[in-house]
Amino acid sequence: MKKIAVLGSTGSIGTQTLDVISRQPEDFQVVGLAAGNNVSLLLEQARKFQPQWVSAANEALADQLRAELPAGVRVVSGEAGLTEIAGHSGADYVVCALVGSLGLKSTLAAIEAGADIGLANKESLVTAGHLVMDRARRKGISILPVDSEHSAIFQCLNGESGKAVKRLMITASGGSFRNLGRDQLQNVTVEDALKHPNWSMGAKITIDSATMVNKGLEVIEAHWLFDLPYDRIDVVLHPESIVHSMVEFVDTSVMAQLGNPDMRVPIQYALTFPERKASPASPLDLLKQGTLHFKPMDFERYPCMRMAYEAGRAGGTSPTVFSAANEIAVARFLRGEISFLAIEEIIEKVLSRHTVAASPSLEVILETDAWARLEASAKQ
Ligand SMILES: NC(=O)C1=CN([C@@H]2O[C@H](COP(=O)(O)OP(=O)(O)OC[C@H]3O[C@@H](n4cnc5c(N)ncnc54)[C@H](OP(=O)(O)O)[C@@H]3O)[C@@H](O)[C@H]2O)C=CC1
Ligand SMILES: CC(=O)[C@@H](O)[C@H](O)COP(=O)(O)O
Ligand SMILES: [Mn+2]
Repeated sequence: MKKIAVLGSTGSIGTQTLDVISRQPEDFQVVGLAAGNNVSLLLEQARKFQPQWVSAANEALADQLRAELPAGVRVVSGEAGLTEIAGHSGADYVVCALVGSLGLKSTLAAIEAGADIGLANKESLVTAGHLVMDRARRKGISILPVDSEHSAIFQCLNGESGKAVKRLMITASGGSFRNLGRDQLQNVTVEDALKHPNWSMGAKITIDSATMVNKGLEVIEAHWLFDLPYDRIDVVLHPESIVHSMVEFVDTSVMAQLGNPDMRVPIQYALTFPERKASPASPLDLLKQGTLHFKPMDFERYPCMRMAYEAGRAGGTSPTVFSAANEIAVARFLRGEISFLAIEEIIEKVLSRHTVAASPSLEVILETDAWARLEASAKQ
């Protein structure tokens, strides 16, 4: 039985993780749940799964939980609460489903504690991939991809080494505005941006999908997870989100992983690997599906894709700036403070003001993250 902690349990990935777990009670014991502000859902989850550790965004919310939960439950809060649950709840497997670079310290704490990780929180790999992968390697723990594209690549690779791989092809839906040209993006609304064509996800990643920042983050995530240079990681537009990604091998064979868009499949595979179990997802019927489409990435239409490759290739603190500036810009867009197109303008401006530091320590990454957030918060 795996002892599991879920960080970000009230979010899109967190709730689907608990759904997967609840269907296999004999295989999993939930020992920790961590969330932010949604204490009513967190309380419901805590009553159902009875973890020994629970964390909320702040002490006031933690007090609400303490009043409702049995005295034996350790209720903690804030960033320290997240790292405590990751590192001290006794979990041997931690699902990192927090959103943003907030997830970094708890990912590192889980590694330090020797827990395997189901990683959804791509921003922690983007901002500090060298530290995360190096520490995971030294501790001998596994980082299992939850992100659908990386799960697909992981499944296609099936243990084959980098030498056998010619390139990865990460698929991209094109996001909520894929049928609009750049000249039609001027006045698009938050409401429309949140309508992803194929997936139901948290707000931040849905906006990232519309700007193509999500795919940029995923290219950098793939670079770290699969140890491949950027010129062997391509992105292909695929509007149906049925092929979740592909690997081309040196002998010209191409392996692809297909399925209806349902995150419970990659989440479950990360939890049960190397076993496969039956899933509640609806089976893919390719005969009904009929046709699948593929187009080359359009770097003019999606400038964030270009910026992501540039940031990834520049390395060092550059991906930290790309990701942190984007987080602030997306939050501002969601609050109605800036336009959709201002997101990419802010990222570009903050990147242009940054002097890249090579091989940054954790302290330098955190300082750079704070700097980029401040810069991205400045009035347009
Ligand atoms: N959703 C999806 O299908 C996919 C998501 N991902 C990645 O997974 C990660 C999670 O995404 P998603 O589930 O969509 O995000 P959501 O916004 O749906 O969920 C985020 C979770 O993080 C918690 N959280 C936010 N801020 C804090 C905080 N300050 N302290 C503690 N907890 C906090 C939220 O808690 P609360 O709500 O209680 O405030 C919530 O549980 C992201 O990195 C995303 O890119 C990757 C592939 C697919
Ligand atoms: C489900 C998932 O993994 C998301 O990252 C998804 O891929 C977003 O879709 P696009 O970024 O391709 O629009
Ligand atoms: Mn993805």
